[in-house]
Amino acid sequence: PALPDRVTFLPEDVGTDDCLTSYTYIYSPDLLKDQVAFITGGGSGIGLRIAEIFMRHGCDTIISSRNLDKLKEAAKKLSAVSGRRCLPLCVDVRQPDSIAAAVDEALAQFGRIDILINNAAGNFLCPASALSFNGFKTVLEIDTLGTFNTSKLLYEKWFKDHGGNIVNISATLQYRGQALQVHAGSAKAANDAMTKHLAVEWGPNGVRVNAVAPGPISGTEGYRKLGKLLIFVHQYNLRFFLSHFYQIFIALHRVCRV
Ligand SMILES: CC/C=C\C/C=C\C/C=C\C/C=C\C/C=C\C/C=C\C=C\C(=O)SCCNC(=O)CCNC(=O)[C@H](O)C(C)(C)COP(=O)(O)OP(=O)(O)OC[C@H]1O[C@@H](n2cnc3c(N)ncnc32)[C@H](O)[C@@H]1OP(=O)(O)O
Ligand SMILES: NC(=O)C1=CN([C@@H]2O[C@H](COP(=O)(O)OP(=O)(O)OC[C@H]3O[C@@H](n4cnc5c(N)ncnc54)[C@H](OP(=O)(O)O)[C@@H]3O)[C@@H](O)[C@H]2O)C=CC1
Repeated sequence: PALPDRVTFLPEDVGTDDCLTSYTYIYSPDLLKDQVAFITGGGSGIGLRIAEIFMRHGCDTIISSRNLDKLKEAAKKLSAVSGRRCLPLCVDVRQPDSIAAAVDEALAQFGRIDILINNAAGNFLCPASALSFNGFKTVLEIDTLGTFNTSKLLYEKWFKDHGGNIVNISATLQYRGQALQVHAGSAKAANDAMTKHLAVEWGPNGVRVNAVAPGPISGTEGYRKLGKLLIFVHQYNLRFFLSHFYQIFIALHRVCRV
């Protein structure tokens, strides 16, 4: 059957880190004209797509993560499709000094930052019983401490005196307790709480703090496939099979990692 009109307005589903081949504007193309967004993990997956859509609406961006070569390539593509500036900067969100240097550089080049997207994260599938102490800690450090570090530095260096918007990219794993995800779910639950605390404390300074939770079929290729499989399993009520799958996965995890 023909799709309803509103569905045909959705952007095409590009499953790679390429830019969209076409774009239909739902909002005014000038919605973010001359604003500046600092996007952690903006060189791939969801962060890259956020950068692209923002830039197509007139925003300049700073994309930051650990792999500078990947960021430079992404920045070139993003500027080519949008005609806006994109500054790639090397940051490890676990290292406050690297964030501080990037924020200083961004302010020197753009003179302002209006939006922070806390998107950088680390994840892998692992049963709690097989997860090392350092594995759990690493994901908490990237997702939760990384979100706090970046928010605090941007607040101190710009938002406190000028206001701004912080958007934390969350998840849905933590709502019901997804298997193999105790590390990522715990981190995102903490981030959801952090979002509310910071919104209350920084609201009076004109800083809006929100969280959005992508469904499990967005982002990088591997997770998209996994998410589709998961939806299929739930749609056809194959939960019996799923519980056995987890047991098989836990056994397999002893010999190889995912
Ligand atoms: C029929 C069957 C049907 C259905 C489906 C079946 C199953 C579905 C089950 C669950 C599905 C659940 C979810 C999927 C749906 C949606 C996804 C939701 C959220 C998605 C979030 C994301 O996508 S976040 C972004 C993901 N991207 C990245 O992670 C990129 C960046 N990643 C990294 O840099 C690394 O992976 C890192 C996170 C490990 C960090 O790197 P680094 O700092 O270099 O750390 P290391 O030194 O490498 O490692 C630190 C410790 O962590 C341990 N570790 C690392 N990898 C693994 C692994 N794969 N498994 C276990 N442990 C791991 C490592 O050993 C270190 O610990 P030590 O103790 O050894 O020191
Ligand atoms: N994919 C999905 O289905 C879902 C994703 N999410 C969330 O969406 C967000 C984006 O995920 P997705 O696009 O899928 O994954 P990606 O792996 O594509 O993006 C994660 C990004 O974070 C960067 N990053 C990782 N560690 C660090 C670090 N220590 N410091 C700075 N940057 C870092 C990576 O770049 P580099 O390696 O260069 O550092 C990468 O660009 C995450 O917050 C994730 O939890 C939520 C629900 C579902």
